[in-house]
Amino acid sequence: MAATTSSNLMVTKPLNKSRPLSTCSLSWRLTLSSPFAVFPLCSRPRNAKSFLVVAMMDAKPTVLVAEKLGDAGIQLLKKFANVDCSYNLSPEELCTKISLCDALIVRSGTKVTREVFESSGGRLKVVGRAGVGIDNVDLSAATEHGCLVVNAPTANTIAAAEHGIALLTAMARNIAQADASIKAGKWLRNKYVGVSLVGKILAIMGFGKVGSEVARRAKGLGMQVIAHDPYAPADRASAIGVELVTFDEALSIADFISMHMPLTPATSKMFNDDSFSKMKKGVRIVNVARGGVIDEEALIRALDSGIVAQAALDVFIEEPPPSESKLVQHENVTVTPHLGASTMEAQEGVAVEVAEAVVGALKGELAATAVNAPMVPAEVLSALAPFVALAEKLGRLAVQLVAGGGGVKAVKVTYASARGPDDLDTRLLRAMVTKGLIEPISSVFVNLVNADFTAKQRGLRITEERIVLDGSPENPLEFIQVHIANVESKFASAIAESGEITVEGRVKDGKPHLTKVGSFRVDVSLEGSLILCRQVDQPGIIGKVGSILAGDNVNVSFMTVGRTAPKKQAVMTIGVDEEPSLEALKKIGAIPAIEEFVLLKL
Ligand SMILES: NC(=O)c1ccc[n+]([C@@H]2O[C@H](COP(=O)([O-])OP(=O)(O)OC[C@H]3O[C@@H](n4cnc5c(N)ncnc54)[C@H](O)[C@@H]3O)[C@@H](O)[C@H]2O)c1
Ligand SMILES: O=C(O)[C@H](O)COP(=O)(O)O
Repeated sequence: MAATTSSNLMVTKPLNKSRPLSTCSLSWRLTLSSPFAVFPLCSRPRNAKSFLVVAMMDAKPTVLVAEKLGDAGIQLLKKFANVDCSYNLSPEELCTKISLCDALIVRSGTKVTREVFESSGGRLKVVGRAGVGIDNVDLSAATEHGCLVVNAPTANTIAAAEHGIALLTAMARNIAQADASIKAGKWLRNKYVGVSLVGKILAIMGFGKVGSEVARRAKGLGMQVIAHDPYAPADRASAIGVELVTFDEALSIADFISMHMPLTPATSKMFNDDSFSKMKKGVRIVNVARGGVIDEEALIRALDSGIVAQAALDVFIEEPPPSESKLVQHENVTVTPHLGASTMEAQEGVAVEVAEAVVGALKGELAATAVNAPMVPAEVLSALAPFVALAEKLGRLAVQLVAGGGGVKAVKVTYASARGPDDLDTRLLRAMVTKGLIEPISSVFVNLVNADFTAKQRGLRITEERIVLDGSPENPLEFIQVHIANVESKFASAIAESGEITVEGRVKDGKPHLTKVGSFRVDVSLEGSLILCRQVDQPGIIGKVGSILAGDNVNVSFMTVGRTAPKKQAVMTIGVDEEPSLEALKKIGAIPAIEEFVLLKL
């Protein structure tokens, strides 16, 4: 990562070489009204300038709703955005439309592939999944494109659990088959003798939101419930009288098995020939999770061999399944067309849940239901807000101090806090430092979603260090330092004794301040632009610089001097509201006592 000279202005006096002075580059940014406007959760379009024009002509973002969404959600979206409800789009049509959309809302029926993100040309800021499962969204591609993915994780839990119980009971009593037969003019009382649930062992595979609600209900039916979930806390299970067991144990003792885990590479086809062979003969299977967790061919074999007596399936590897599907047509299989979340109540609930998350994300707020970004609780966010701004500005300053050539490869961020290490979530701060480091020297737009990915892609290693301070942990942080190793600096005084470019900042009166540059203590509010000068400490310098800037009509917001000792070297920091002209900067550089200086844009 090579620093360019276009983002700042620098003169190094000891070399006494006249270097070309370049003007600062403009940074394009969509300014939003939220306190996190400094960190909008959007990716910058490649042609950011033209986007800005579009944004000014039509301030409302556009949300594409690609699958049926509850009306309450649509109404909520319409208050904030232009809403395009286009259902049943082909993959090609979706890719074409997406370049005109800021947000996309889907259910499980739309595949949001890498091509979709690539086709968006950087405009797509958020994908909202009106439901839980996000296996139809390419999360890696979303993250790489800086696109936030949010879901609606809670509103359909009960609906899915109720559907699981409905399938369980319907299967045990052959409801679907008996219904079909009677409608076909038959009266088969002996054929459809069922099995009782009371006293039977039900294994819940995946003891999350839906799994635990199914467990509660099954206990009400008098079943003995066990569960397998490598990540579920045992106390949550024991609180509702459920024993957590191993995968093999669950398979070997269960009379009924109900799937409730997400579809991931680890759970894909986890119910296969091997696992069916470990099951109790005559076991009954319910799946309202995802078709892909079962190897469907293996299930057909297990049904045919009698290992599995019955299966009730709401979900399939391919949806809709082919009409000739042997599994769907199997007489011991009951099927529904992915109806788990399809109640009036759940659909209104997910619609509102996802619409709120999408609108919030478009406003630049951090979403509580983010799937590919850290979820930072609201109270933590408000406490960290001033440090969020500080972190970005320190990154921005530090990278502008790098002399071009070698590139920035290793950055260390130090957090000094009286809080215990577990009580300080630094992911947001690290992302902001990364944003500050990368944006001034590239065309990439960095946000919380893509910060770590972007840093890694650019070969930038960011490590973090904690200094645990004594004292009251009331403030989340005392100071933040950003250190860049193995680089030269345009402002030699920014190199600390460690040999690294070092800048330190604190929050004072709610505002970010720069408090150290290299080994020099300074104290300036981080706003506008900043001139750093190293000089031999002597009377009159402040006045000379001040009058040059005044002559250039540049308003000085502050001036401080940090020195090693009287009459020795000092670093003067000058905050300026306007950018000085090249002539003014040249005049400052020509003051004999000034050894080096740099203009930094915040
Ligand atoms: N059919 C429908 O319409 C419908 C509706 C809602 C949810 N779902 C699906 O149900 C599933 C569960 O949803 P949820 O809201 O309860 O999610 P959740 O995240 O609350 O629960 C999933 C649980 O699965 C566990 N898990 C992960 N890997 C596992 C593994 N290898 N073995 C066992 N457990 C594992 C997790 O620890 C977690 O506790 C998801 O697949 C979701 O997409 C389907
Ligand atoms: O994961 C989910 O939330 C369910 O499978 C519901 O999917 P749907 O929104 O397509 O009904």
